[in-house]
Amino acid sequence: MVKLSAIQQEVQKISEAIASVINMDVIISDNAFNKIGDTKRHFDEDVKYIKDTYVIGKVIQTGKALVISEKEEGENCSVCKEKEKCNLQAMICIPIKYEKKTLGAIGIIAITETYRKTLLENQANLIEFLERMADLIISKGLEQEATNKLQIVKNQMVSIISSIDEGIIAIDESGHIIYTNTVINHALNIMPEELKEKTIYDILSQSYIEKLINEKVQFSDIEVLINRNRREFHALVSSKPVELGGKSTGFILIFRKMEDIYKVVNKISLSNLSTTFEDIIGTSSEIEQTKEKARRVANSDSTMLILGESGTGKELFARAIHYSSNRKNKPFIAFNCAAIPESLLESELFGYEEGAFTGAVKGGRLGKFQLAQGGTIFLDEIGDVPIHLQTKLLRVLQEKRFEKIGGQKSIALDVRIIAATNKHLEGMVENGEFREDLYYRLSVIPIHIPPLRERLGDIKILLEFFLKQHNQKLNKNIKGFSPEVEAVLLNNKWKGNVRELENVVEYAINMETTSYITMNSIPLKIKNLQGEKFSPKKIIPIEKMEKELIKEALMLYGNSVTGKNMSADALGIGMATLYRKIKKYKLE
Ligand SMILES: Nc1ncnc2c1ncn2[C@@H]1O[C@H](COP(=O)(O)OP(=O)(O)OP(=O)(O)O)[C@@H](O)[C@H]1O
Repeated sequence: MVKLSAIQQEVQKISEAIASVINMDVIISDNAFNKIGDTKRHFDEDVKYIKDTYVIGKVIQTGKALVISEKEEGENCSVCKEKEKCNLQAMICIPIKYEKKTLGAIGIIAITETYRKTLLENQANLIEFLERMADLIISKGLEQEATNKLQIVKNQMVSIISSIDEGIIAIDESGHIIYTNTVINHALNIMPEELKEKTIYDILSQSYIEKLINEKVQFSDIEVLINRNRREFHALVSSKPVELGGKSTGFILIFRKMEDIYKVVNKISLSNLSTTFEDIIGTSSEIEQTKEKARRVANSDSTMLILGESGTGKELFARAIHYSSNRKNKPFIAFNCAAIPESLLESELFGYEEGAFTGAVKGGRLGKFQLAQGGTIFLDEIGDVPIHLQTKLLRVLQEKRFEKIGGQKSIALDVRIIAATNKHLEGMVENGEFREDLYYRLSVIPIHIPPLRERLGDIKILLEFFLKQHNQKLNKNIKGFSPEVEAVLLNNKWKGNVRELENVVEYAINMETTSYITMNSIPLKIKNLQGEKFSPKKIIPIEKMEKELIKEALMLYGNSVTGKNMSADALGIGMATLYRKIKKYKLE
């Protein structure tokens, strides 16, 4: 709502301007009876507050204009107690209105007979003039109201911008800094007043800033490392245009702190795949010893080399080591050196600056080493790293620093390295395919994961584990493996180790239509390996044999009453005996 008291100074000036034009006295009041303009000649003493008995007070109350032509006889003055002190001879007073509301009143007063005459003779013109003045006062009030609102919005914006975690620099279209928030002031160790006299080129002089200002080319998530006043600010910067009526009036630069980005990476990698040694299934002494060794060295920062055939659980071990170490709240980044074309390996590992090579993404890119800062990097298939990159890797391991491709600055590396391979690295060293010095650097702590064929005792427990896991995943309720299947799976030569075994169980659960995994749902590849040859030659106890035969019959004919009847027939026993044995062997 427009408040005239907020523009008292302007109103006073207007009252003086009116008085000098018409050479009469002027008084202006707001609707709370506060005098906001007065030329002070009409009264013997200074009027502080407008009373409702005054002419102007009445106009405010009624919202209607009044013309007093004679003080003595006029009905409006005869009751006034202050009549004696008042020099008024005649008066024109009109309300100041906005949207049908009276916001105040404005009056002109003649204090001599001559002026009285002039006032009355020019009544119509003077009323019109006063109405124009009232409009002027209203427009001043509206202006002030808009300015107040703008100031409030500005204050709110500043409070919001100062409370966010991102650094903000606002620049005009030629690059002059017009605003910086507290994050930036703190990160650059500088007072806001100092920055306001500078241009953005004093902070960032890269080509993307020039392009932004000269060609209005936006950018996003460019990595910057700013060193100022003994402080280092590492962030990703993006630009946003500020437009007015479709025209650019400047830009906002938003800086996201690198440490916050690492935190996000960390959160994502942590929430998804946190692994403990308990997640490594197996009770054989071989796996138990390996787990024990890994547990002991988990907290060390030394480089580790995990050796083992494909699918033995090398990555699982690396994860369990990381999540048992004191780096567990920092990122675990797994990287398969064989899964990326040789030409991209280096940039994937170390990242690159914008324009480092043809095809480089605008703004450059973070490498895996940088994403793993503070945590662990798992370099799988390390044997597939080409020789030239082995040299760079060795230097990084020795110096604990690295540069991005095309980058000038060297970045300190705080990452634990766990490498893994299923290749015979020593043989590769002998053949000159793998650098000997790198091999020794990597294998400070070697860990060998035994293949499944060396720990046959773990197969059964792994089968049960994967059955439960994939039952849950696929929303199935398969109760177990038929004896024939179990024998085939226990005797299989698992070339692909645990991964292959897991895949077979997952496949079988998908295919199986009864409540036990039967030979029908075992992949052909496994069946063919065993084929006709399979016949359990082992002597087993009669009771076990009986249990298995009943189990198989029930699987074949089903658990319904008819199924049980058929099973009893096929087994050559009566129904009562079958029920007794089902209960005895807990087959339901
Ligand atoms: N002991 C284990 N207990 C439970 N799951 C296991 C075990 N070993 C391996 N796995 C599972 O087998 C699969 C393969 O494991 P992982 O990827 O760790 O093997 P890897 O040796 O790193 O394989 P590659 O050499 O192909 O990289 C994963 O799904 C993993 O969870």
